[in-house]
Amino acid sequence: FRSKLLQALKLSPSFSPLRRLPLPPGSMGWPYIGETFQIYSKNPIAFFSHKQKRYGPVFKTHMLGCPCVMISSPEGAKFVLSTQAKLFKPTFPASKERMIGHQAIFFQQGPYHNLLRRLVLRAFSAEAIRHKVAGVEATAVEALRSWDGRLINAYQEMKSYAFNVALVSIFGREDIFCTEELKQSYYALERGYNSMPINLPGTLFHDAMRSRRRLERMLSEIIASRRQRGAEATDLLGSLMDNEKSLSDEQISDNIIGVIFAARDTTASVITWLLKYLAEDPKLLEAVTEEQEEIRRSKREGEDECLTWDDIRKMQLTSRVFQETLRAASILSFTFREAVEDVEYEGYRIPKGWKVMPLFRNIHHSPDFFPNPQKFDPSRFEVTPKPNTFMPFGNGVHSCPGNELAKLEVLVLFHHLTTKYRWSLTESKSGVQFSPFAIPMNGLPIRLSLKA
Ligand code: HEM
Repeated sequence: FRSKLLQALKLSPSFSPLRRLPLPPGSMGWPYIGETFQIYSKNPIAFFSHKQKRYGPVFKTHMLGCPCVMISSPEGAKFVLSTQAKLFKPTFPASKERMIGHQAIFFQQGPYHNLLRRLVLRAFSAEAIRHKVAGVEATAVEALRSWDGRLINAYQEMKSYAFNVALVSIFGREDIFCTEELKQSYYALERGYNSMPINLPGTLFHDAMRSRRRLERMLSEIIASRRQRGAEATDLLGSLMDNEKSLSDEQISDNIIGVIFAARDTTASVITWLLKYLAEDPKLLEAVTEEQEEIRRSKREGEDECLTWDDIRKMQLTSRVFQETLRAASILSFTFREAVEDVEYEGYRIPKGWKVMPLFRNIHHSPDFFPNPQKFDPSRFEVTPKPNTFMPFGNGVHSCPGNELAKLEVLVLFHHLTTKYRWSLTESKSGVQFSPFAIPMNGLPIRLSLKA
């Protein structure tokens, strides 16, 4: 009908009634390279704030070969990620999609995405996660024991902890007969995530793709063994296997690799920031320790010593410290979408094919929503933030299904950490590094040991 109408009006199929609208303000930089250099050579945070001050909450730029519109208002983020999500599809570099697997949840829209989301949420909802407390606690206790008395790179060690928690929540505690091999293959795959996509022997990308095939073979064996025993939806693997649509091994593998990818660096960077913020604020650390000591004192010797879901829910102050860390560090400064057609927003045209980036960090650091935003102040979360102003886990159809697990693994770790261990920062140098998530400089080397 549209093409007939266009013919009748003698308009070209590329005609869009929105053409009359102006593009958002902003500058596109140099031909092709755009402003990529300014964004990546400087601190991207400074770049976004500078642009927002100059042009307001909607502005255009050009980076990595793509024209982009950046949006730094809560309403704009909601428009793109939630209310008009169908007009904006998720978009990733093709090489990343190849490494994670084309059928993983991140890259989907429509019915297949809905199915995956239901299955992933079934495994990671609060209702499912409450049964994972013991598994996460055993992983945390083991990790802390291995760091005792050592100088560690906090970020690297927290990546290892987050990986082990991800395995517990994906496979339960029995299926992982090849943990070490799985780990080595995943780590090799990860080394290629941000490499140049050149698939020639000797390149990081080539090694990563080879490791991915190895990983896929291991996952197929695990799936086959689970199939023999009968899959139950008590963990992610069970949930992906036990559903009316019978996902293929490839679909299951892509989503397992995808979940590890989503779970690992994110949680590790947040824990690393938390270690830093608490070490820099002895009074706050004391208050958190007291909250955790009280939970410990309330337990009887022996069986009751393990943490329960009720204990987790009592960790109110520690939860607020976690929330404030998510806000202050804003480890995901922004996310990417792509306009699937010309879209009108606030009187501007966002052309089809342009990238659209909601800027989480700018919203989290706006004094309009978080007074004195540079101050680390968990008490601000005693009051619920205004709608769409606090989005560390995104918003809408692609928002993070792993938020409950992330919170659980942080709270459990800090329970044991504050009640039994002490840690100190060993570098005076402060600053932020992008890896690609924001992390403290040099991954935050710390010394950790049992309390006397
Ligand atoms: C503190 C740690 C974490 C943070 C800050 C975080 C943040 C986010 C954000 C902002 C998104 C949305 C991205 C977008 O809209 O483009 C997202 C998506 C996602 N996250 Fe997380 N995440 C964390 C931990 C986890 C964990 C532990 C898991 C796994 C259990 C997980 C699994 C996922 C998945 C599968 C998606 C994609 C959902 C979809 O496309 O429908 N995340 N995460």
